[in-house]
Order: sequence, then C-alpha cells, then structure tokens
Amino acid sequence: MPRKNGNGMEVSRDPLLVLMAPPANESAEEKEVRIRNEKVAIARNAEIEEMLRLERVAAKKRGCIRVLLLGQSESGKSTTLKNFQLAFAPNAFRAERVSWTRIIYLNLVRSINTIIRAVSPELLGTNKSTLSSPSTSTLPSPISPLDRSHADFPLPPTAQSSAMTPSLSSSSQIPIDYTALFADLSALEGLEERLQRQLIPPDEPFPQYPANTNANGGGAGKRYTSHGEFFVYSTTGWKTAFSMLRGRGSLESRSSIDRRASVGADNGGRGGGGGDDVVGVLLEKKRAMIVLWRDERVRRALRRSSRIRLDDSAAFYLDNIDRIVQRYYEPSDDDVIRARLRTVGVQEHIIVHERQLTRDMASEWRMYDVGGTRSERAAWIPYFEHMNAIIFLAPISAFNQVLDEDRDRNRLEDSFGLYKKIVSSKLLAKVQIVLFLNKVDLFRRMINHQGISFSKYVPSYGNRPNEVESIMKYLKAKFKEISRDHSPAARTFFSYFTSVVDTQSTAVTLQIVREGIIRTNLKNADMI
Ligand SMILES: Nc1nc2c(ncn2[C@@H]2O[C@H](COP(=O)(O)OP(=O)(O)OP(=O)(O)O)[C@@H](O)[C@H]2O)c(=O)[nH]1
Ligand SMILES: [Mg+2]
Repeated sequence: MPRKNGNGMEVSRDPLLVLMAPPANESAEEKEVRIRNEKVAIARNAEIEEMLRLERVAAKKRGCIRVLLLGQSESGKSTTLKNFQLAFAPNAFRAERVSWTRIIYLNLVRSINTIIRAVSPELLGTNKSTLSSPSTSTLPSPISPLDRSHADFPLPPTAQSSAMTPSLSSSSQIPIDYTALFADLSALEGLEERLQRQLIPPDEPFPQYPANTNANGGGAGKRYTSHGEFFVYSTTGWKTAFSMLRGRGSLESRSSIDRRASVGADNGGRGGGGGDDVVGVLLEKKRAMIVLWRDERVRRALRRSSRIRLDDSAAFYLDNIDRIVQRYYEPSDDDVIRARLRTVGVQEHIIVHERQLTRDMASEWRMYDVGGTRSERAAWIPYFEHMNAIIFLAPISAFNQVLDEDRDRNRLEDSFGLYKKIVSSKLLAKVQIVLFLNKVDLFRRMINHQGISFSKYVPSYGNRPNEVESIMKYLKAKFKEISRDHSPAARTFFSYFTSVVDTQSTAVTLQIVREGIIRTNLKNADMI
C-alpha cells in the first residue's frame, strides 16, 4: 500500500516528499501551525523568486558586452585587442607581457631570415644582372633621418639606435664579407623552427618544416600560410606554458625570466635536445644581425627585391635588436603591442575592466578576434548574433598592396567589399559598427615621404591632390557612402583614423568607443 501524508498525498515514491511529509500521528493543532508556516514559507519563496527575477533583468541590462573585431588579414585586429587589454585591464596585460618573449624573438629571427633569402641572390652574385660590384661592402654609417624616411623599411628613431651607433660607426670602414655574414647568420634558420615548435601546444603535432618555396621561406605546410607565415591555432598553448613556468617557482626572479626566455627543456622536450638556449644563440649573432640590418647594400637590395614583404613590425624589432637581445630581456608594452602572430579561427578573450565607469556598466567584455584571410571569413558568421558591437578595421596604407591569398585583389578594394558585406548583413542590422581606418602612420609616410601616388592605385580618386588630408577625407566619405547605401536599416556611421601601434592615441580612441558602445547597449536594453 502506498503511504499518504497528512494532506492525503502519496509520498512513498518521491524521496523529497518522504522527507518533508508531516508525521503520521500529527494532531489537529500541529497541522494548523504547520499549514500556517507553510503559507509564510511559500510567500517568502515568491518574494525571493521575484528578487532573483529582477536581479536577472538587471544583470541582462548590465550584461556582458560582446565585441567582434573584423577586417582583412593584417588589418590590425589583434593589435587593437591588445590595446583594449592595455587600456582597460593593464594589470592583466602586464602580467602576461613576459609570455610574449618567444613571439618577439620569432618575429625578429623571421625578419632576419627573410632579409637574407631576399638579398643573398644579389649580394652573393647568383643574380648577375643586378650585381655590379664585389660581394663586399663597408659597414654603414648610422642612417640619417633623411635615409630613414625614404627607406622602404623605415626605422623609427629610438634611444637604442643612437646607443649602438658609436660601436658601428667606429668600425665603419671594415668591408663586409657577405658569404661569411650569411653563413654566420644561417644558425637562425634552425632557431626559427625551434621557436615555432615551442609555441605549439604539446598535443598538437608539428609538421615537417616545409622546403623553401618562395622568398619568404614558407611552403604550404599546416603551420604556414601560402606566403609562409607561421601560426598557431590558439593562444592558450604558449601562454599556458609560461603560466606553468611562473607557477613552478614562486619568485619572479631574473633566473626564472632567463629560463623562460631560453628554450627547450622548459617546454616538455619540444625544443629538440641540447643547445637550446635561444638567448645564447641570439646574443652570439647579435652584432651580425645589426650589421645586416644597417648595411646600405642590403637596404638597396631589399628595395629592389619585389618578391619580399617584411611584416609591418619588422623594422621596429630590427631597430631595437640591441635592447631586445639581452639575457634578462623583459618586453615593454610597445614590444608586446607590435608582436605579430597571425590569428586562425575565432578566439574569445575576456577582458575584465579593472576600473568601472558607472554602476550600470558591464565590467566584463568578451572580445572576439578572428583570422582575416578569405578562407576564414565564413567562420565569422555564427558570431554575428548576440554581438553588441563590431569594430571593423581597414588598413588604409594597403592601397598599393594585393592580398596574399589572391594576388589579383587590391587590399583597399577588398576592405571596401568586406565592409559592404558586413554593413549589408541583415543579421547585423541592429549592431553598432565602428570603423577604424587604420595604419595612418604608415599611410602618411607613404604619401609624404615615399611620394607614392594614391590615384595610380585608386583611379577613382582622379586628379585630386596627392595629399594625406585630402585622401583621408575621400576614404572616409567612401566608407560612409557604403554604410548609408547598404545598411538594411538606418545606422549611425562611426569612424576613427587610427594607428593602433600608438598606444597613447589609441587609448583615447578606445575610451570614446567604449563609452559609445555602453551607451548604445544601455539604450537598447531599455527598449527591450
Ligand atoms: N605601423 C603600424 N603597424 C600596424 C598597425 N596596426 C597593426 N600593425 C601591424 O600590422 C601587423 C598585423 O597586425 P595584426 O593586429 O596582427 O593584424 P590582424 O588583423 O590581427 O591579422 P590576422 O590575424 O592575420 O587576421 C602587425 O605586425 C602589427 O604590429 C598600425 O596602425 N601601424
Ligand atoms: Mg590577428
């Protein structure tokens, strides 16, 4: 027979009811008290439920803000993300700075290797048509500001450059034996691969290093883009490796930094055995690297070599070799901001703002950084829903470049096309879109110092003046027109000219953008 409680309910099968069932021999008086108490409890419960509901509504209103970073490859999305971290979560950003050491060394070594591959045919005499003098030169005098502004790979003036000037100029009459110089630096090829191996999580295989198939030394290997650029699938692998090291010893001592910066044994044996002291190798090759980068004949050969394109940060690191290649090197904010590691897929980054502006403001932002090459763009679509804002980056300095993945497609034209697709998407009709017309620093240099004609690459510009302000106005108007003509519903056009490697000016822009996103978000929440 199933057992019944005082209210006649069957309780034998439900353990919760069994537990809560009144005693079988409950008196009438006890029953009255119990029922009264239960009514109070039910009312209290309803109050709590209502409180929780209101809390949920408020939380939804405050929300966690989601921002998607879009734009073609190398437009500056990841660099913008790092600026967000530096501006709004500086402690978290700085705590991770040291983990960028390997990426920075990889950027440096890759640039040196790329330069050698590009210039050695000419300087070693294998390219007879362009070689007009013997394969020796003299060590260069320091590069003058004028030379700098006209170089294809201009050097920003830095304290380090002038600091190392005396030692170079003092030996400026020594002829350079390029065969010996390149042979000396050939150790950096192995170092590039070794650094790459250390950035891949232990559970992911490292493919055979591809044969050199083009001027950038890459091949169509799993870890390389079509133009030979290395990538990893996620940032967690290499960042975790550093966190583990940090956790292993409680002291943030010089020796622990040294261990992290040196390579191999600290990475689950991925370094490939003995002699894995990356800093040791770099220190040994430091002077040769400086000689290579500052040699006038190398510079000239680089300018002539149409097959190579150095990363936009290459000159920054090459100009700072003296500071960066140190036994106890700790990356600065700028070093981290400039570090280039291509994004693959969609990566979520949570930024907890360390200082809140208002009580209503969500302190947690989720930012989605995507890979920008054509083949990756389909992966963006699932992220269109639930976004509060999109920051779209268009690098205006790319007007005379073509896409790496499609050599017939001008990069500026690609940005126009991509922006048009984004603003015309119905899924994004209500999403705030903020346009960053980026790489203004490079753009200015190209127009003002290199004298590159804009209308040669953008014929629709016609015979308007080849001047920075006039071209910038034209570009902004073009994007505004696209937004107006192709948005499915009325949309406010937000745009900023940016150089996201300049952290100070970018911080100011990001403050304004952040407030705009918050304001729009609160307005939308009120309307719901
Ligand atoms: N000089 C200069 N360099 C920039 C600027 N913005 C980005 N860069 C550099 O351009 C390169 C590409 O920047 P990323 O932020 O990695 O580009 P991305 O859009 O994330 O590229 P993918 O991950 O390939 O989609 C890096 O070397 C940056 O340091 C800028 O405003 N000025
Ligand atoms: Mg990226």
